[in-house]
Amino acid sequence: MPKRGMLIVLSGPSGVGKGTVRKEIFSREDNTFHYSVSMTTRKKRPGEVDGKDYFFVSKEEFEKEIENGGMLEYAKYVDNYYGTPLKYVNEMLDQGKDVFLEIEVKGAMQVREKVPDGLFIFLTPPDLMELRQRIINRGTDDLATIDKRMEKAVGEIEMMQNYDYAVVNDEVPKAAEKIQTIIRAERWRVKRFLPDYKKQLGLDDDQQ
Ligand SMILES: Nc1ncnc2c1ncn2[C@@H]1O[C@H](COP(=O)(O)OP(=O)(O)OP(=O)(O)O)[C@@H](O)[C@H]1O
Ligand SMILES: Nc1nc2c(ncn2[C@@H]2O[C@H](COP(=O)(O)O)[C@@H](O)[C@H]2O)c(=O)[nH]1
Repeated sequence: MPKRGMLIVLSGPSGVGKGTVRKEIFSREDNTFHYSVSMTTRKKRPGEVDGKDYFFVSKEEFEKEIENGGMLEYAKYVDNYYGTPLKYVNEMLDQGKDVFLEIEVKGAMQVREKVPDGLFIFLTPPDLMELRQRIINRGTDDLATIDKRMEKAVGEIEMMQNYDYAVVNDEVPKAAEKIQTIIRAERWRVKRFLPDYKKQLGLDDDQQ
C-alpha cells in the first residue's frame, strides 16, 4: 500500500492572495499537488467555473452533505457555507498523493483536529490597508461585503499563531517560492526523522 500523502492547508484572510499564490505554485512544472475543490453556497462570480473554482450548491444541498458526513470541514463565512468534500481528499491521500486545501481559518482548525500531521501555512498581507486594496482591486465584492470581510480579517490574522508557518504575500512569486520551500523541508524532515523516532519508540508502520 502506498504511504499516505501529505495534507497541505493554505489559509489566511479573504483577499490576501491565497488563490493567486496557489495558481502560481500549480503552474510550475515541478508541481505534484492535487487541489481539493471546495463546495460553497456563494453565488458564482463572473468567470468562475463549477467544479473547477468551487462546487456551487444550494444551502439545502450543502446541509444535506453535512448531515451525511460528507465534509472534512466546513464554516459559515459572510452569510454563506464553504467546505471541503471529504471523499476526494481521502481518496487522494490513500493513493499517496499530496492534497492542497485553500480555506479560511475556522475550517483549517477543524482540519487540524482531524489531521494533526497536516502542514498548516498561514498567508498574511503586508498590512490591512493593502488587504483592503486587494479586495477592492479584485472587483468582486460590494463595499458592504468588503467591510464584512475586513472585519473578519482582523480576527483571522490573530489565528496565525495556530499555524506551523506564516508567509507574507508581498510578491506572488516570492510567496509561492517560500511555500514550496517549506513543503520541501517538511517532506524531508518527515522522511528523514520520522523513521528514526519510530525505531526509537519501537513502533512500526502498522502501529502508527
Ligand atoms: N502579492 C500581491 N500583490 C498585489 N496583489 C495581489 C497579490 N496577491 C494577490 N493579489 C491580488 O489580490 C486580489 C485577491 O487575490 P485572491 O483572489 O487570490 O485572494 P484570496 O486570498 O484567494 O481570496 P479569497 O479567500 O476571498 O478567495 C486579486 O485581485 C489578486 O490579483
Ligand atoms: N472553511 C472553508 N473555507 C473556504 C473553503 N473554500 C474557500 N474558503 C474560504 O472562504 C472565504 C471566502 O471565499 P470567496 O471565494 O467567497 O472569496 C475565503 O477565505 C476562502 O479561502 C472551504 O472549503 N472551507
